[in-house]
Amino acid sequence: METILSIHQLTKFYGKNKAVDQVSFKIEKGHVYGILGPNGSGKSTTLGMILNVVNPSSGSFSWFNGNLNTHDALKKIGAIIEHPNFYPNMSAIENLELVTKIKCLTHPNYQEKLELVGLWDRKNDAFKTYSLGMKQRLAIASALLNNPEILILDEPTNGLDPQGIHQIRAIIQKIAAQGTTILLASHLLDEVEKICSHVIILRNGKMIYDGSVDAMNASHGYFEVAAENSEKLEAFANQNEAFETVIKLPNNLYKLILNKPMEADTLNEMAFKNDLVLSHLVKRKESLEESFLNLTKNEAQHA
Ligand SMILES: Nc1ncnc2c1ncn2[C@@H]1O[C@H](COP(=O)(O)OP(=O)(O)OP(=O)(O)O)[C@@H](O)[C@H]1O
Repeated sequence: METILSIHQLTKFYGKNKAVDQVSFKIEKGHVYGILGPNGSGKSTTLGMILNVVNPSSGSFSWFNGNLNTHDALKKIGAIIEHPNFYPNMSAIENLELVTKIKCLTHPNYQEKLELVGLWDRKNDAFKTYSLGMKQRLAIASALLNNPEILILDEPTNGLDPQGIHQIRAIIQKIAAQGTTILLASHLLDEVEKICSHVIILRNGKMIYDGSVDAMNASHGYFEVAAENSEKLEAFANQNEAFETVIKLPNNLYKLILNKPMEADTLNEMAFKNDLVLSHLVKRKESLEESFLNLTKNEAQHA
């Protein structure tokens, strides 16, 4: 596995405000990473630090296994961390030519980049005639001109309509499928779920999760049960080591949270053997959203 970026205990104070608090994670080649968190959680500040536009207060990071200094590393990175900003009276091609000159790029291949973002047909139209979604797509084409190893995007679908959002997400997936590593910041759980394989969750500047999107929702689920003899049911559930937690709900219902896989018919059979007749038995699994809320809630309790 090739490490593209390694961040160690990165911290940023703005005055007394700790915007980023000892954040550490690694970005491995070929994956799509999301930095997920509500507004103000430190996503943009983290991206700013790794792109050398914000000075860290402490901690460190290294690009490409530390084999390159940051100046050379930046040549292998494509990033969009601000609103797309091009010359309004110039066409897409003219704007990309200018970026190529300014950055002294050698193999820009405008057609490939503009086709990828669906703007080749509009290449000669002035930037000022573009919709917000088209402007964002041109920014992506521009960030790809140096054929980067990693593309970094800050809230890439902000302000776009549903169709524009869908187009941008599809383009990001296409770029990832071509082998480019992606790091995107988003406050939208469903965006991260749809596009990313890995997620780093920030809350108040602190990292509260770093792992695969699938593992975030890797719980075994829970049963919702009831029996005429509630006390007996509660005692039975508390004795059973398959249940991590037993929660009493209104109306004599119990929520039995599993710590290992178990099917409903197994539970029913075990209850029956203990002279318990269940009048209600439903197996449920938390949605990703519930897992996310639980994660952030647990962190709030520990804070
Ligand atoms: N230039 C700055 N000067 C002072 N405080 C700042 C500055 N930039 C960010 N902050 C503060 O740092 C904290 C983290 O902000 P940051 O923009 O990194 O979060 P974010 O998760 O990207 O949120 P958003 O999506 O709203 O930008 C916030 O409390 C914010 O007010």
